[in-house]
Amino acid sequence: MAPELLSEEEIEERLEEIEDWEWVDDSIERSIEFESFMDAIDFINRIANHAEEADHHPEIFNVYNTVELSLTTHDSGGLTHKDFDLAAKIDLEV
Ligand SMILES: C[C@H](O)[C@H](O)[C@H]1CNC2=NC(N)=NC(=O)C2=N1
Repeated sequence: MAPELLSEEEIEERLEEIEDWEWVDDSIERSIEFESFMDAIDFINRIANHAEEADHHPEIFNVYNTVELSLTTHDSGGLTHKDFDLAAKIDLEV
């Protein structure tokens, strides 16, 4: 079953835990710049493991040493706890 959508209030509350993420429409986004392309790719590989574990997959956009991430819960049509739980795990890998 798809997880429940969070209310605007719940979203605001959970955004406080992940300050580097921005709420954009039905998703949360974060952009990160690394020292090198390989650092960016290593980071993507680390977060891929978290994504598989959670069965929740971010949109990942990489150009050279930058990685842009976007999280939403497609099955629910917006933001759920799954997005914020994964964002918090991703932050530990930066
Ligand atoms: C069947 C499978 O569990 C679902 O399709 C999962 C996979 N990964 C997913 N990732 C994201 N970001 N949103 C989803 O709704 C989603 N659903």
